[in-house]
Amino acid sequence: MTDTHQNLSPARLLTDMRDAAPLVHCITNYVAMNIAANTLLAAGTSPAMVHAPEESGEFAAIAGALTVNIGTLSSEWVAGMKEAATGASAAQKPWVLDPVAHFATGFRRDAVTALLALKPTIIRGNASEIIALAGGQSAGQGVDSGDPVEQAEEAAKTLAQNQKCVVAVTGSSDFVTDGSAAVRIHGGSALMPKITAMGCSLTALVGAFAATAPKAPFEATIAALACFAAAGKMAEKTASGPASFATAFLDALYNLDGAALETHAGIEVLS
Ligand SMILES: Nc1ncnc2c1ncn2[C@@H]1O[C@H](COP(=O)(O)OP(=O)(O)O)[C@@H](O)[C@H]1O
Ligand SMILES: Cc1ncsc1CCOP(=O)(O)O
Ligand SMILES: [Mg+2]
Repeated sequence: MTDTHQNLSPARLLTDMRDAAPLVHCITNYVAMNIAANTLLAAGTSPAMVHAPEESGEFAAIAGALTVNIGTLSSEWVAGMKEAATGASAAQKPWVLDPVAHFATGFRRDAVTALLALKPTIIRGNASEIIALAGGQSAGQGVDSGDPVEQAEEAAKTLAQNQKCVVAVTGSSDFVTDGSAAVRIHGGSALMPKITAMGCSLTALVGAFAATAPKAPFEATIAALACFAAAGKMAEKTASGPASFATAFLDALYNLDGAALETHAGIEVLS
């Protein structure tokens, strides 16, 4: 980060996010609902899981940001997602798309095509999801990635340019681009993909930072990913497996401060 961007540094945005504690409207899957809500609470913000089409558009307008995750879809949920994305856009609130396993079935492909047309501010996915979203051939199997992040970097840039949005690809290291600027984020733990819904929870946290800095979605995304990178690294120190890691991770997120972010999350500016 340059000096002029100091007020958008991950440490500063973390403080701002906790001070503002924005309401984050999450439409996420059945698997992720609990861990994603606990992740946002531990980080210092306020989640609400609201997916009914009768209310999701109205709710999106009063929240600071919306996150939409297609992990466990039904026709009714898709209707709720479209209402919410439309409501968020009309109220000029940022919204984040997590295209879980969108390449797996026609139903998912159609849903994600409709959601892309509603112009997400940020897309966050694993490497296989981002490669496929840009039109490439991915090796993904269901919700888990089969591709390295490096292989998705060009796809992410193309997608960001075509969609005019920020794209984050996550994995053993993360890549974030707005189509021109790009950074890699280093940290985290190999235990993170051993716990379900870590990516979904990260998407929810991206929403919290987007609500904090709605005019700076690139920096907001970096801040959220840096928090996960740092908390993952810290949690690994005491964990003996996925279960203890999950507990330690929430505690690390809760106790995270600017100094720990500096020490444990590496941000490599590429362009
Ligand atoms: N091998 C790994 N080493 C370090 N961090 C990882 C690893 N795999 C995933 N992560 C981290 O786990 C979080 C979820 O990412 P990912 O597993 O790519 O998402 P998803 O669960 O949607 O597939 C991100 O913060 C990412 O950086
Ligand atoms: C296992 C599973 N099945 C449908 S959604 C879901 C959770 C996926 O979570 P993540 O994308 O964070 O790994
Ligand atoms: Mg995922």
